[in-house]
Amino acid sequence: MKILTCTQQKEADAYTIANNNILSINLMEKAASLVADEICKRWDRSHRIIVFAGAGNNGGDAVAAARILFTKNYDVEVYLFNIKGTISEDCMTNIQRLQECGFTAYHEISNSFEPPKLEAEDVVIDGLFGSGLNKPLSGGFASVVKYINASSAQVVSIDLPSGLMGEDNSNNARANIIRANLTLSIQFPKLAFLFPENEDIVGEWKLLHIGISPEFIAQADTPYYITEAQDVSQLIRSRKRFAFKNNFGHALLIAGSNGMAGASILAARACLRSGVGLLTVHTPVCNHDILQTAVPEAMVQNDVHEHYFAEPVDLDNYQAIAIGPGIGQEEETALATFDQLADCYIPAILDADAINIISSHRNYLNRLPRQSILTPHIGELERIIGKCNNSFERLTKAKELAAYLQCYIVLKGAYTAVITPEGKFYFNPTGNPGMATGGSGDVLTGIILALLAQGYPQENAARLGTYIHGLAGDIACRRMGEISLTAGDIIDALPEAWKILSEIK
Ligand SMILES: NC(=O)C1=CN([C@@H]2O[C@H](COP(=O)(O)OP(=O)(O)OC[C@H]3O[C@@H](n4cnc5c(N)ncnc54)[C@H](OP(=O)(O)O)[C@@H]3O)[C@@H](O)[C@H]2O)[C@@H](O)CC1
Ligand SMILES: Nc1ncnc2c1ncn2[C@@H]1O[C@H](COP(=O)(O)OP(=O)(O)O)[C@@H](O)[C@H]1O
Ligand SMILES: [K+]
Repeated sequence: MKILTCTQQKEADAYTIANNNILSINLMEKAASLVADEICKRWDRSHRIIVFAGAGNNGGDAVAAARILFTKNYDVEVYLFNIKGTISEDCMTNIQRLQECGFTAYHEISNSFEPPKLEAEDVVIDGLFGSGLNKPLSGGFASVVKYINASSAQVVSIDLPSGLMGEDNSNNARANIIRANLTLSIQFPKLAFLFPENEDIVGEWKLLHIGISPEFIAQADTPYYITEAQDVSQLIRSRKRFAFKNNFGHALLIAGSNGMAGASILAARACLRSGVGLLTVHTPVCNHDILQTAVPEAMVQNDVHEHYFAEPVDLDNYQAIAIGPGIGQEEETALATFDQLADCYIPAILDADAINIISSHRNYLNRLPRQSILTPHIGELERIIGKCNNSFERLTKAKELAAYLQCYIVLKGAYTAVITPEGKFYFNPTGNPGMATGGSGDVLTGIILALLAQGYPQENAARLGTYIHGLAGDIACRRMGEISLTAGDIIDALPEAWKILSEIK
């Protein structure tokens, strides 16, 4: 699914009106009726509905929703802010329609505003500004926003929480943005919804499909996508009747150190549950027995060192390599890592300590094998690119890094982003907060390693791997709950996740 900018969203509305035989006012009616439906589903008539509308089309949506709720016998009150004395045509039509149905609780504000008392049981519809916001809110609008935010009422924002820019909020004042409980986004998700710092602003978000032209969406150019199940299910390769294990690659996992055998075990088990033909784990001597016991399906190759990775491996027999989980950051390990990567001609994934080692030896950065996949979480990424003030800045810098290294960056978190060397962003929708637990990332490394070894191209391996990892996390969460979820539970849910995804056409 494409994520379009607010400017493109306006173009999409205009294109649909011009080419798809629908009047602008009817597109607004569709949006408003979906907003009203959603409110009716969640709140019954015992709740007062207080509508705050702007003079643009976002306000038009809100006024139309007010009429629909009023005709369904909800107790509705409307405050429309007409500060400049200009109301959009469709908004004006809806004000007239509202009055025509005998609605009297309509207040138009042009200067002074006596705000209504807001109670916890009230539902506020925020239709002040949507995709037409062109600068941060200030003055009277900022005061209205603060007033709504200070109340204990439930807030439903139409399209976007008023005051929030769809993409970059670097120069915005958070206090002047509505904090919604529910955001009903018209047709497209907005990039800003995917940023952790906006969680309390956006609340739960849901898309309302108003019938924007599919041709427009197909030709719209964007670097931002949300991966959907069908996008990745069609990447999954079926197995031939006469398949044998060599068809699915031999993966090499360099992982573990003294006290960190668990990282290698988790990555190895996830790799084996993701279709790899053969797996060799290269690990220090001290981890040999535990690995052989915990993962009997894997072959174990001892490093020369008792406690950590110290000697690179000949890659001749392998189709893909993963390096990093639990390897530590000894200087000898760093040197072995660089030696290993210097001659690496097979697809590679670098995780955890391999990334930390690179960030503390920055002169090696541009020697990483091209097309490698790096899987940092925010902290690991910022050790390379520096501290960022917000997610938009972080994504921008991550894109520059991916282009400079000609590598794929899998920036982990909620909505993990797969960032390609060409500057595309694929956000992953699966996964849950239960996965914020030690070892979850090692599981992801094992999954992507398995896919690389089977010959999946890097971009597909990263996108499919992150999707299935989150899906397994969601299945595990249903079984165990967020609190008890462990990385091992994600592995245990992988078989079901692979089965479910393989069956989606
Ligand atoms: N038929 C359609 O097109 C459909 C549209 N739909 C709906 O329309 C919404 C977009 O509507 P919109 O384009 O009218 O913009 P909207 O967000 O209401 O506000 C723009 C007004 O605000 C003003 N303004 C901007 N920033 C400001 C600031 N900081 N402080 C103060 N003022 C500021 C700006 O004035 P300006 O500064 O440009 O003079 C302009 O007049 C979209 O989100 C969706 O809900 C759906 O119903 C589907 C059908
Ligand atoms: N709130 C969340 N929602 C979705 N996925 C999450 C969430 N928190 C963590 N995850 C996922 O769990 C994994 C955690 O990885 P990482 O931080 O490297 O853990 P570790 O280093 O302990 O293995 C990532 O794939 C991340 O996307
Ligand atoms: K809004």
